[in-house]
Amino acid sequence: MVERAKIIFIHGASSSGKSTLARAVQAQIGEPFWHVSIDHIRDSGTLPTERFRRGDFRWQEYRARFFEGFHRSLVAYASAGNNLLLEHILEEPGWASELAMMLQSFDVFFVALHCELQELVRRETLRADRPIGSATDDFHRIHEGQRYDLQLHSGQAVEDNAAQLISAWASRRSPSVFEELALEARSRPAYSSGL
Ligand SMILES: Nc1ncnc2c1ncn2[C@@H]1O[C@H](COP(=O)(O)OP(=O)(O)OP(=O)(O)O)[C@@H](O)[C@H]1O
Repeated sequence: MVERAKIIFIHGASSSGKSTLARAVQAQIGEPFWHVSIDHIRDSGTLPTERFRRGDFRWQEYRARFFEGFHRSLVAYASAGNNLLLEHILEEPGWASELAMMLQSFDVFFVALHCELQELVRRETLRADRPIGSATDDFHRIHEGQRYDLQLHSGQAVEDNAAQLISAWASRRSPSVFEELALEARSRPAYSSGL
C-alpha cells in the first residue's frame, strides 16, 4: 500500500527565503522530502524562457496552463507516496482553495515565511535575478486573510527557522489549515452543485 504523502508547503513572497529554508529543512528533517519549486523548472531549461522574454510567445497565454500543470504534478508525485517540500507563491486568490481540494488526500502542513518589505527589496536588488517589484507585489497581497499551520519570520536565522518548522511539523494537529480549506470549499454552493 502507498503511504499517505506528507507535504510541507512554504509560502512567502519572492526573496523571502523559501528556497533557503526548504534546503535547510531538507538537510535536517528525519524523512526524505523532494524539494519542489517553480524555480527548478525555470532553471532547468524546461521553458523556452528566452523566447518568452524576446516576445516570440506571450507568457500570459501560457501562464494559467503552466501553473495548472504544476499543481497537478504535485498530486501526481504525492499520489505515488512521495513526501514534498513545496515552496510556492499563491499568486491567484483562488489557488489556496483549489490546491486544498487537489491535495485533500495528503497530509499538508502550511507554513508562512514572512519578511519585512525593506529587507525583501534589499535582497531582490542584491540578487538581481528576479523582476524588480515582484517581492513588493507579493508582500502586499499573498498573506492577506490567509491562515497557516505555522508562521515564521525570515529575520530569524535560517537554522532556527528550520528547527522550529521541523519541531512544529512533528507535533502538527488535525484539522490542518488545508483540511479546513478543503472542507470550506466543499461546502460552498458552487462546488456542491457541481458548477
Ligand atoms: N534569512 C536570510 N537572511 C538574509 N538573506 C537571506 C535569508 N534567506 C535568504 N536570503 C537571501 O535572499 C535571496 C532570496 O532567497 P531565496 O532564493 O531563498 O528566496 P525565495 O523566497 O525562494 O525567492 P523566489 O521565490 O524569488 O525564488 C538569496 O540571495 C538568499 O541568499
